[in-house]
Amino acid sequence: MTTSPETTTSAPPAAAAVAVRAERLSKSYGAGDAAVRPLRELSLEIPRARFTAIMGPSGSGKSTLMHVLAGLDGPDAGRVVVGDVELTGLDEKRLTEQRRAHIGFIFQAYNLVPAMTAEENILLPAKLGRTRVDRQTFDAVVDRLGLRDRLGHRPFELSGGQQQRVAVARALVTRPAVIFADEPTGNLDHTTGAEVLQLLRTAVDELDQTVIMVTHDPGAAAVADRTVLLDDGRVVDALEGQSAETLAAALVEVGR
Ligand SMILES: Nc1ncnc2c1ncn2[C@@H]1O[C@H](COP(=O)(O)OP(=O)(O)OP(=O)(O)O)[C@@H](O)[C@H]1O
Repeated sequence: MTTSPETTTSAPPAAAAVAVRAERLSKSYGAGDAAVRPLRELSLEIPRARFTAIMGPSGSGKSTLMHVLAGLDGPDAGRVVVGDVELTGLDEKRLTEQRRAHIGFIFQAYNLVPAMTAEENILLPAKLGRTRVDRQTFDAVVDRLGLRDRLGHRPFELSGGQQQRVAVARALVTRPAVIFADEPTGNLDHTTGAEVLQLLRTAVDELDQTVIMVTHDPGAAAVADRTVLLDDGRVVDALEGQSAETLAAALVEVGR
């Protein structure tokens, strides 16, 4: 009996199981000898409702990848699909709508509005996207992040770590389908860093959100379900649910 090719090849994951799909992404800066290529035909699938960490040596393209996946920067070539919408090719207006409706960001430059209080900053994306923030969610996030007594302060009155926590709260309160976090614990003490990771974990486990987090810390990556390793603009490995020690060892290997 002959079998059709469809039954002999393994089926790709169902579209609904993939939150973000990157296909052959390329990006370069500069030209000639000075050209840098942070993304080199990089392809990646981020599963839905799971916590994915991205690690790799400095300069391997992690932040560039996050910006491109989140639709904040365009690739030179390749496609990005978030949910069932291809971001690459959308005009700026539709891209902004997609980001507001489905994506949350926690980036290294916190991008807080200086003239607004912490509370106003946290609620800004919801206001812009005309989405309602559930009071219970707001209270839970603010209390978990220890921001209750800082809500009336402006960013310049907050420490770096407090500003980072405001940025984390801002990304969480609208419950976006996909959260991109670039070093979300980078500026935080161990206890607050652990709270942030726990909030991201809860977002995945209890609210079915998808989290994609860049980190240099194997301990933080160990909280994720899966860690993707980048080197020189490419995916070189993906590890499922590993310990901090295993991830640290894998990272050393990549850096060799
Ligand atoms: N706007 C830019 N203009 C020129 N070069 C850039 C720009 N953004 C990034 N690069 C270069 O692209 C490469 C990848 O940078 P990227 O920030 O994505 O790496 P990374 O893995 O996040 O690094 P790190 O871990 O140090 O934050 C680096 O060599 C960087 O200098």
